[in-house]
Amino acid sequence: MGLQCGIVGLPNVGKSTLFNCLSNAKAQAANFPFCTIEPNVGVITVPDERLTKLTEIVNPKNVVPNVIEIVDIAGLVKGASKGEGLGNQFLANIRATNAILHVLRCFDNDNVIHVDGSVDPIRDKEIIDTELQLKDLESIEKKIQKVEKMAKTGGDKEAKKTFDVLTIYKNHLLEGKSARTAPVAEEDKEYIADIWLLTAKPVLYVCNVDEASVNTGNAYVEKVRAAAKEEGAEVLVISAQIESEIAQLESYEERQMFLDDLGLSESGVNKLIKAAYKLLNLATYFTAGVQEVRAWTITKGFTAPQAAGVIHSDFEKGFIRAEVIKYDDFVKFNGNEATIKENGKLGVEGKTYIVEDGDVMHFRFNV
Ligand SMILES: Nc1ncnc2c1ncn2[C@@H]1O[C@H](COP(=O)(O)OP(=O)(O)OP(=O)(O)O)[C@@H](O)[C@H]1O
Repeated sequence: MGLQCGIVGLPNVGKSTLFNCLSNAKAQAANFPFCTIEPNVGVITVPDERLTKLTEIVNPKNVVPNVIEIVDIAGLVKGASKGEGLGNQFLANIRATNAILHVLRCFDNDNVIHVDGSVDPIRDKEIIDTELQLKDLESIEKKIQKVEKMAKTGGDKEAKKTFDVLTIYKNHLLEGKSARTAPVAEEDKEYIADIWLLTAKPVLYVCNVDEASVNTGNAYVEKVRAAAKEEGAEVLVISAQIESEIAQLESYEERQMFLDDLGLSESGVNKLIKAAYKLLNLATYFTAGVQEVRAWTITKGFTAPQAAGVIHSDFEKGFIRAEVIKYDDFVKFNGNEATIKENGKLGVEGKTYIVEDGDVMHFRFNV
């Protein structure tokens, strides 16, 4: 589906370093603002222990994990909404993403220049938020202009409703808040779907800390946590520097030893990819055959035919039924279909079945 998470943040906060660790594509990482001039896209495998387990059980010829795209979006500075720095180009790149990873500098290091002269993640967050909010206000005002006349003069109910919803967003943004926290009912969000508001996208705040703070956090992280709590957003603590050291290690064992030494259960990059996937609000189902064990990405709430359509549109068109085994049952019975059936754990589902995260699916179809 090509779902994208965009990495944003002020220049020199560690975006490219993180992106390099995440992706095989090498972006430039240097202590120099604006070194990421072109947006960089990397396709990244989503780590999933369930896929590993299914692979162990089935021992297939081929394994295909879920992937997401990560885009390293070039540095934003104050005034970007007015075209400063890389301005509008940056904003257009964010518009194309499905979720935002907002990197905040939470490390002290006199050798790494801060564009605003000091380390202050809350100020940095607000600079970026403000630029995005200003751009959103522009989009909202443009749309308000289009519907205002019809909403006020004619008896056009749709126009009136659109105008009212847009006004809620406008007032919320004027208070310096992001669209994602506007008091708008879920079903009314369709009225802004066509303008792709930047601050309506889900966000994860990524605190980039020094090595010593990676387990404990620090005072900067606490401030970010408090701000994120108000927005109902998640925070992830990571050290881009540690991650780049891990990335340089050749073998899995070496990397594991390095993590053990630091008292870390998992690399920050792994955590970040998992968190990014979660942010996209997706679900995963599996197909498990001897040829291939594969993870498939679907939107939560997809019906069985829609889920089949992710594999091939013919599967959706010619859908007859789906055989479903819950992941835990698949593992419990070691993938033995006969035993699974005997124990009543093989569900035969029709067109209205809503696929659940972790379902192991087999589709019957007719073309
Ligand atoms: N956790 C950290 N601790 C110490 N130094 C770090 C940390 N993370 C990144 N750095 C250093 O900060 C500098 C800037 O990092 P990087 O180039 O990744 O920033 P950027 O946000 O991508 O900047 P730009 O938008 O200008 O490309 C690099 O020298 C990098 O090594």
